[in-house]
Amino acid sequence: MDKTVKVGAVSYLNTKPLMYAFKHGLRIEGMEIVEEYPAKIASMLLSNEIDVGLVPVAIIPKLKEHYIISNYCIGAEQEVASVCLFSEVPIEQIEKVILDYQSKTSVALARVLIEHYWKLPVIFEEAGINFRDEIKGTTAAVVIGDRAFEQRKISAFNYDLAAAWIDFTGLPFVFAAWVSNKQLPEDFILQFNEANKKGLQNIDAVVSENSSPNYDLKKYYTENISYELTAGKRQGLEKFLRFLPKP
Ligand SMILES: C=C(O[C@@H]1C=C(C(=O)O)C=C[C@H]1O)C(=O)O
Repeated sequence: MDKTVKVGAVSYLNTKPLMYAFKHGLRIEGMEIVEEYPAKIASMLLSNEIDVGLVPVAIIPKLKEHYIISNYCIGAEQEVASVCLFSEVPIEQIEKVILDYQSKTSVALARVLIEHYWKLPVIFEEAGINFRDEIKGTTAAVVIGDRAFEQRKISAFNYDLAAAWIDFTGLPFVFAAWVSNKQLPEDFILQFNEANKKGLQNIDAVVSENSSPNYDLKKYYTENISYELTAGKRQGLEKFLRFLPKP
């Protein structure tokens, strides 16, 4: 390959299986990897600092050009466990929802579900860094990723957004997919896909080399997160994108 391919991966536990082969020394010539939280990966792809990223799917409509390059994604066919609306009161009493600054998809999903599924008259607020401390009274928050596992132990109520979407639409959900902002060489895509698959074939090894004090990682990787970008997930993705405001 004649030039580098900059790859942006999500720095959460959910992405470890997809990065396993690279962690264990696999190299694709010219490839460089950065790891960041999802909203940051999104802005890096939009500003062309990276060529491909495991980006929140909610930003796909904002890209001038986009290609979903992989058969693997961060999706769910049932409860996802790490994306929830957390509160101290039952959902119908919530008045304000703070939206995790690390997320692009789940915060958009929360808006869709609150308007069309739960039909709640709440106000939304952008999160500051310590937003989880503000979950009290009738103020709830969407929290994603590894921090959600901790929050599950703290909050009295948690509403799983993947489970709600599936109940609402009958379709699976895709949170993030490997999307490039330009065409990439076919041989890179083939090797990248193979690398993703490697960790999924070695889940026990991925579990043993990571730690999560608040949630069972084997369950997370095999029951909650669903990594294959199936036809059903693509349908769920299309349906979700139709709910988003036009960019
Ligand atoms: C299931 C998750 O999927 C994620 C949620 C994202 C989002 O809300 O923008 C983006 C990437 C994924 O890491 C999670 O982080 O818990």
